[in-house]
Amino acid sequence: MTFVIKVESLSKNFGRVQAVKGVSFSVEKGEIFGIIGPNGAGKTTTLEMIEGILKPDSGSIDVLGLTPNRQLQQLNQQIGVQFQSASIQKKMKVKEALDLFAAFYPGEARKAQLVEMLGLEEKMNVRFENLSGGWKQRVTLALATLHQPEIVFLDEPSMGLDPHARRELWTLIRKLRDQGSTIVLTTHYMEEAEQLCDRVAMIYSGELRALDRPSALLEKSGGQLITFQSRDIPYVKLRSIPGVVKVDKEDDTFKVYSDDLQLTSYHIFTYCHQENLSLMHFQFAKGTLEDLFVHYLEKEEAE
Ligand SMILES: Nc1ncnc2c1ncn2[C@@H]1O[C@H](COP(=O)(O)OP(=O)(O)OP(=O)(O)O)[C@@H](O)[C@H]1O
Repeated sequence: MTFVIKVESLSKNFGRVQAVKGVSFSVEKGEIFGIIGPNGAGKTTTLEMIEGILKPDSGSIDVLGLTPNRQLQQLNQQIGVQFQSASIQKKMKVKEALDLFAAFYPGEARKAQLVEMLGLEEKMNVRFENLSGGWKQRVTLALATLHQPEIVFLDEPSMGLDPHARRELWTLIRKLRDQGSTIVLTTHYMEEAEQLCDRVAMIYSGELRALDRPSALLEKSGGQLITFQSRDIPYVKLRSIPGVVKVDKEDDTFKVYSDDLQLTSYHIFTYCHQENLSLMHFQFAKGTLEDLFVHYLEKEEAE
């Protein structure tokens, strides 16, 4: 297994705020690696230290054999960082932005290839300010990858995009990966992490809480639940049933999270039978990363 990034015991404070606290992980060549967590978790700070923009207070970072904040120039030839849309001149046309960035690199062939892959041809003469959010993301993705970087860094790439544009962006990111780039992105959209990322590092309060494939995280964490509809069962009763970790209720629909599905099901059915209560559409369901995330956060608040 080849690692392109290795981060060890990374920490960063801003005054009294401990933004990142002793985080360690590695990124494998060719994967789409997600850094996930809620607002203020420390995702951007972690990413910017790896990109060499911020200097860590302690810990070490190795990106393609380089130390980012000390060898930034060499690093920048091998990595691509997606700019925020706001940092591109509003009046600049797509073609002009591509030409400007391409002038930094010997990348003419790559420009044509990217224009085709990202479907930019029809927008070449449109000014940046007149592009929709989805198109702006395509252009900034092209600008970040003109020089065929080994690693592409994307900070919240689908922020503000509608679901359709988000899915299109995922397809483009997968294409970039298939062409040989490693992708590191941050997101707070759990669906994005599940659908797009090969592995995720879950960060909050500046600490690494989980690191694995999204599916493995769900399996390990008992991210399984029972769903059913009932008008009769009291919410409080469900909370007290053996194995139950959490109960969500919306109208008549219950979601019961359990660390022992069989035991919990048995007790729910026994209770309904004894009390003569009705229960409909009972089924086992797979939890999402979102559920898992909420579960972690609630556990933390309770401690
Ligand atoms: N330049 C800074 N000066 C002071 N505090 C900062 C600075 N940058 C980040 N922080 C603080 O560090 C913590 C982590 O912020 P960071 O931006 O890394 O989180 P994030 O997970 O990327 O969240 P978001 O999605 O909201 O950007 C937050 O408490 C934030 O307020």
